[in-house]
Amino acid sequence: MRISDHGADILGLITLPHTIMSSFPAFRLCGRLPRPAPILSVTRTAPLTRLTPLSPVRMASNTVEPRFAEGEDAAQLGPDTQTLLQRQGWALDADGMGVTKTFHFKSYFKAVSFVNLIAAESSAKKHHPTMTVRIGSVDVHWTTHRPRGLTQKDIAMARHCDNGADLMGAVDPGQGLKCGPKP
Ligand SMILES: C[C@H](O)[C@H](O)[C@H]1CNC2=NC(N)=NC(=O)C2=N1
Repeated sequence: MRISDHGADILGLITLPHTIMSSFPAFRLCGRLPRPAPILSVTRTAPLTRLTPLSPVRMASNTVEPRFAEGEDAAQLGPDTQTLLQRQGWALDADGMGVTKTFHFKSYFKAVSFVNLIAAESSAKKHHPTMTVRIGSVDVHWTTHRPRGLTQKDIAMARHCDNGADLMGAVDPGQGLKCGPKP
């Protein structure tokens, strides 16, 4: 193995199967070794005055309802959001303006490779998540800052995460790599 190959392997990039590379246009655009994308995005918080209404909308069951950004087609976004929430394991965040999900992996490299996959698409679409990487899992949060609220972009990127996680071999929570000695 050449040193350069080894270096790329360490990044978890050239070990990606062809199916993954061809499913993600951003990777094809960038070639075999995409420019490293930031793992964590900086979340800019809009001034509180932009949040209308100020308090989260809650249903009788105490579940937060989705709060779509101004200009979004709620009739179209509503069902798409419900599909993510009810069938894909996503949850609304505390104020209902974002969606969040934790993906589990059997290795740290797979978790980091998943992050790179999402980061590449984020750069291409100019829409960036907040991601927290752990040894065998990645927390992903999508929201739109301007206009503030949930948008079609968040839903599309959440779907992209689900597809990427499938391709990367995401596992059930109990099967993910955990830190520390085995029980
Ligand atoms: C100018 C630039 O495209 C915008 O600031 C983008 C950047 N990335 C973003 N990412 C997310 N998640 N929400 C946004 O509103 C957003 N805005």
